Amino acid sequence: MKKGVLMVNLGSPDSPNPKDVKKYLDEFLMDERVIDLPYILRAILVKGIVLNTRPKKSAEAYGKIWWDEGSPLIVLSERLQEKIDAFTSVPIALAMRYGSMSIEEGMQELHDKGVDEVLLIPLYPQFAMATTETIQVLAEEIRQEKYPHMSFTHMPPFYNHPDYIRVLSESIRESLEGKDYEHLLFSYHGVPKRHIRKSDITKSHCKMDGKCCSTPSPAHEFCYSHQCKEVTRLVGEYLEMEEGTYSTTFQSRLGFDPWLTPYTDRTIEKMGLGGTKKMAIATPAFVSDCLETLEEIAMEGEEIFHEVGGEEFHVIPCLNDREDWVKVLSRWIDEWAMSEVTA
Ligand SMILES: C=CC1=C(C)c2cc3[nH]c(cc4nc(cc5[nH]c(cc1n2)c(C)c5CCC(=O)O)C(CCC(=O)O)=C4C)c(C)c3C=C
Ligand SMILES: [Fe+2]
Ligand SMILES: [Fe+2]
Repeated sequence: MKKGVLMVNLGSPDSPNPKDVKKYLDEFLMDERVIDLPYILRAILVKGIVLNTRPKKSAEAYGKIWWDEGSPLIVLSERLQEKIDAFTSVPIALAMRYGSMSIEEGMQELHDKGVDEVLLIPLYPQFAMATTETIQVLAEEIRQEKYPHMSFTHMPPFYNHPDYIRVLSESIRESLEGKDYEHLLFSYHGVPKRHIRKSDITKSHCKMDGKCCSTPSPAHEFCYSHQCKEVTRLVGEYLEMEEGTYSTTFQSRLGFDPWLTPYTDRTIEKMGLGGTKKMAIATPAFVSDCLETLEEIAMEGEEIFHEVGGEEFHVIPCLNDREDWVKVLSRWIDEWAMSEVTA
């Protein structure tokens, strides 16, 4: 058996042009684990409404953050892969769940290198139906159909892994060194509350009452809300932050369903109106900077804060291709590659 790794991130459009953005959003939003409506309703909503309006607005946003080399999310994921490649002898393929660089191409690349035992790493610290699960399901479908001789080991979400908490905390410490701030916001990508309930394996734990996420339960293995709050708690503990000087919010809501609260944009506004002059913001649902961090937080978020009297808005970069993060991922991969028994 030859071992290899498939790292998977979300993906981006091929360019910031509305046509490419529309194609990408079509694939993304028609995923039943992202917009979890029955097919007909999803098609009416996505193809009939969202794709007629959203691509233009999204394309403008992508245009503001696009790099000469391409999408920041893709370029940063490639840099991460290249650096890990230099640290480990295990073949590493990089794929995206949507758009170019498909999971199928990634599996073919590993297949061509003779790999038949694959460690699948969704590049998300927390589990969500719309991230980890959709990657695992699609990869498994492709495996069954095209590469039945291959086997997968699924890397679990690493939100509470001490190595991850350490590099994330150190990245925050470094980024804020010498900077003054009154409050540190941990802003995570939101999901509809319904998604959290759907993923509750106990079917009885998740109450969205502000307490369930801190009450021990097997449901937490698949609870995005719990896992986000745990990251905040563990980083706060690691950095010995004072209670009340940091908090969790959720960004990027879409549509009219109730999503996880409190919302990032409203919290930034409230803080500015409440007299906070200097704030910092970290985005630990993303391992690579992307549209949601570079535009929604660093541009829109800062604008909101300044409009309501805020003065300093410090945005902490994602882990991207930081040396300590590369080393941690490489070590996890090597440990798996050296283990004899795989799931
Ligand atoms: C970090 C995890 C993510 C979750 C959970 C997630 C859920 C989710 N997202 C949408 C809709 C959109 N997301 C968009 C961009 C986007 N989303 C994530 C990550 C998560 N999404 C990333 C990393 C990005 C940026 C991609 C990039 O190219 O940089 C977009 C497109 C942009 C826009 O128009 O706002 C949409 C739309 C839903 C409905 C959802 C549901 C659970
Ligand atoms: Fe998203
Ligand atoms: Fe909960």
